[in-house]
Amino acid sequence: MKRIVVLISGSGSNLQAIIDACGEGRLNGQVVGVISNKADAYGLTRAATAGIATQVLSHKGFADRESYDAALVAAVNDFGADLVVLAGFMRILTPVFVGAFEGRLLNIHPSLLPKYKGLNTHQRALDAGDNEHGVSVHFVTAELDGGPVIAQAKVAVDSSDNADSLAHKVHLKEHVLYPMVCGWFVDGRLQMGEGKAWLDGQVLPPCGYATH
Ligand SMILES: Nc1nc2c(c(=O)[nH]1)N[C@@H](CN(C=O)c1ccc(C(=O)N[C@@H](CCC(=O)O)C(=O)O)cc1)CN2
Ligand SMILES: NCC(=O)N[C@@H]1O[C@H](COP(=O)([O-])[O-])[C@@H](O)[C@H]1O
Repeated sequence: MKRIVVLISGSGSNLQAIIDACGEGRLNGQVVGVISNKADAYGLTRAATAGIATQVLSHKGFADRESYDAALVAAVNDFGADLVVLAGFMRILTPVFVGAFEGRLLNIHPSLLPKYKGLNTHQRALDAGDNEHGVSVHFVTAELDGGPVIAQAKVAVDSSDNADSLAHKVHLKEHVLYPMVCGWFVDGRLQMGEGKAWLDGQVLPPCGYATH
């Protein structure tokens, strides 16, 4: 059973979706550890309720990003991770961390990459007047939100939408997409190579695998 370590900073609804998928046999992995940089992350409660080991590693106690990332690498390795999943983890990672896990390090990002890298994506899509928005799952590289896209899902933007309603629509897609992509990895179907994402031996297009 592949060992999954999930990094969070907040609510952990994507963590919960992955925990549920493992528990229901839809994902052939086991979440063996959850690490948060925020002590008040509700995702820690979700993990504890599921009987999963948790650790809080605040970035505030470190002199710089690199020393924090070195401690985070050690914490992840202590859990013996096969796959490292960023699920609302809100710290930019340095090559110290990325270099340790690249190729088995995933992130979920609330936009249709390459649009809206960074933060505040829902409001940016609204401000731009976009009629569609969505979510991307990608391999993590040193370039922020620039790693090879694996899969995307779209949502319609309605005139009545605000950032919160858009976030809710995106969350619903995330909770299906992320467990699916994690399952591809643990089943050995998904790799990163030559700076691209590969599924079943075929390179994925820049926008990844499109789901509905
Ligand atoms: N090297 C990489 N690190 C991270 C990636 C990545 O692709 N490459 N993805 C992000 C996740 N993310 C968007 O999906 C993201 C997270 C955090 C930030 C950011 O600006 N963080 C600030 C702090 C913000 C806060 O504490 O609220 C910071 O680190 O100074 C941007 C994008 C995870 N890391
Ligand atoms: N830039 C990273 C980022 O914004 N990630 C986003 O944070 C949310 C975490 O929700 P959750 O804690 O309920 O899973 C998710 O919507 C995820 O796409």
